[in-house]
Amino acid sequence: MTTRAIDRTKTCASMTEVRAHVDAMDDILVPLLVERGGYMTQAAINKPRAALVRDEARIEAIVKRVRARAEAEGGQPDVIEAIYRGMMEAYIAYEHREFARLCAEGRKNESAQALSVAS
Ligand SMILES: O=C(O)C(=O)C[C@]1(C(=O)O)C=C[C@@H](O)C=C1
Repeated sequence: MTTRAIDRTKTCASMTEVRAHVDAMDDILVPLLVERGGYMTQAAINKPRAALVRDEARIEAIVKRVRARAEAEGGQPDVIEAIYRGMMEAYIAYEHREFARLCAEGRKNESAQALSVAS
């Protein structure tokens, strides 16, 4: 059986130790977030219209899924939900910028460009 994430947290005797562990976690998290961000570019490439960048049903499905995963890992579902909602807003804004960039570079078809201006 695999250990829960919460059970892998080390007991720390000082703030120096706490921060060393937090920095080590961030060194794992940031590359993953950058890689996840790359999929916003892929989404912008694959979505036909800018109006489809924000997908409420998908957002709610992700929130439901990550809350369950947080619970299983011994974490706080409300904290994970707040992180994910904030993170997805940032990614949605990025995906819009990527969609606009692709349009400006002539890499989206004309209907996508026209509708991206309207939305
Ligand atoms: O799944 C998509 O449609 C995406 O563009 C990705 C993503 C996400 O961050 O996971 C971003 C924007 C959408 O509102 C939903 C989800």
